[in-house]
Amino acid sequence: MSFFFRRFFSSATSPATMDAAQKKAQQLIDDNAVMVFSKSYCPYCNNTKRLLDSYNAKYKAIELNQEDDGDDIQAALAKITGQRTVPNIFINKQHIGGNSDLEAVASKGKDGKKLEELLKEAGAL
Ligand SMILES: N[C@@H](CCC(=O)N[C@@H](CS)C(=O)NCC(=O)O)C(=O)O
Repeated sequence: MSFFFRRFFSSATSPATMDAAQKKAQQLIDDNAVMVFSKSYCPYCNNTKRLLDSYNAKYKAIELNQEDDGDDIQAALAKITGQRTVPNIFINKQHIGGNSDLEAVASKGKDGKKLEELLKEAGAL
């Protein structure tokens, strides 16, 4: 029984760790015209990067599977956006969603604006 409690509590993320991850995620979103939370092996993430590259957009991507606090950042993003999957994309601090959402913006626009316009407004072009 004590083994169970030790294991359960040692693997739980502390509120301080969660707070730090949330601050880090928010800082990345605030500091970058386009922010992509990614995983290096994720095909949807690769599609997102390819799509942004096709616009010659400047973006910052971090590969959560290669970061020590990647799981905590992913959990923080789930808290901030309600989305647990990657890619998790932000343009001009606005949450876009995942790759399918970015593709939808590329084909239909968002709030009457084309993706190119959103990228220009963000300073990514
Ligand atoms: N419909 C989503 C699919 C994204 C997706 O399924 N991503 C996988 C990785 S390829 C994921 O986040 N799995 C859960 C995880 O890695 O924690 C999109 O277009 O972005």
